[in-house]
Amino acid sequence: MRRFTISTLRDFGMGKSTIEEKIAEECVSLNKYFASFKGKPFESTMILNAAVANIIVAILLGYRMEYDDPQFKRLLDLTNENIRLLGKPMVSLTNIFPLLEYFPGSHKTILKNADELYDFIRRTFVEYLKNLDENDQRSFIDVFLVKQKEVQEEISRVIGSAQPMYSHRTQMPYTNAVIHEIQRVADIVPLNLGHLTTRDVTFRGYSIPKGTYIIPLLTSVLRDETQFEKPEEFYPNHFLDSKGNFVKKDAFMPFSAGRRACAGETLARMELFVFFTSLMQQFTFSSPLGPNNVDLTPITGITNSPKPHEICAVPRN
Ligand code: HEM
Repeated sequence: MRRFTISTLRDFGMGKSTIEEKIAEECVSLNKYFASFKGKPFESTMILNAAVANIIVAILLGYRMEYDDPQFKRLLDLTNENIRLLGKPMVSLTNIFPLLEYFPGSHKTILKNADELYDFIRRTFVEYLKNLDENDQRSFIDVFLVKQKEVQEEISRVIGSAQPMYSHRTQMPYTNAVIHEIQRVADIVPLNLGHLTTRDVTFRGYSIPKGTYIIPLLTSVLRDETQFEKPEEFYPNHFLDSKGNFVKKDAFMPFSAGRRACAGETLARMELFVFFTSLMQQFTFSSPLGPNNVDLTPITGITNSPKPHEICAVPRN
């Protein structure tokens, strides 16, 4: 499934200019939406979530959704609530002791929300199946359905009834360093995803048996004082040399590392660069509370996300 996902994302332009065009189109809508507030304070988190989600929506469904589309908002709310709840202790406990599933708690809400999300996905798939044209594979879902169809045909045959442009970044070392530093400080996936050792391992003198549940703390690397001069500060120079050239850091691993690292890294990097640079090109940002009163304490679930807040985006022209 991972291989299918990555190769199909590539077919739909991940890491190439085709997807960059989609990101740039989304930027135009995002800029227009920000401009519509005419410099007055507004809550930006959901809109930014929607813009990022729209890229994957465009890949999956072949079209984008409007930021105030009630169905889109509902899907984003459900996803955000689940991301927040996944970090609750009761959810971790239920993963360890499945019998707790029968007791009340956040895990029940997660399952209810997931049902609603899956229901939307199922309905959308059925709709796409009706209109599927194998010669015009517009979206990820179409490709998936064609693959699924091929698999089904094979089963029948064999078994029968028995189943602003990313390339600019090389010329913009500072912007690139700022974006890296934002990701380092934001520390979006602090605990990474859980992993399991597939064999006995000896690591720095510790023996870890096969089948041990591992939580590879990304926070510890992103805030490592041996790797970053001022780990607790926002300091873009972490990614610049004395001549102002961009420097890569091995400890910069917000997407994790190894064979199961984030499958969307290339896409996410492109989105971050194109959205960020484009917004900065169009607007000057400020907080209605003043620069010293901004609360940067995150809401911690399985991810760190910003608390609800308002910003002012004042058009530069
Ligand atoms: C700034 C944005 C993002 C960050 C910081 C991020 C971070 C991560 C991290 C830390 C993991 C866990 C890796 C591990 O288990 O070692 C992960 C997994 C994953 N991410 Fe992302 N991600 C981002 C955006 C995206 C996007 C846009 C997509 C979709 C295209 C995506 C798709 C995935 C998938 C499919 C996995 C599971 C990979 C696997 O288990 O094999 N991510 N991500």
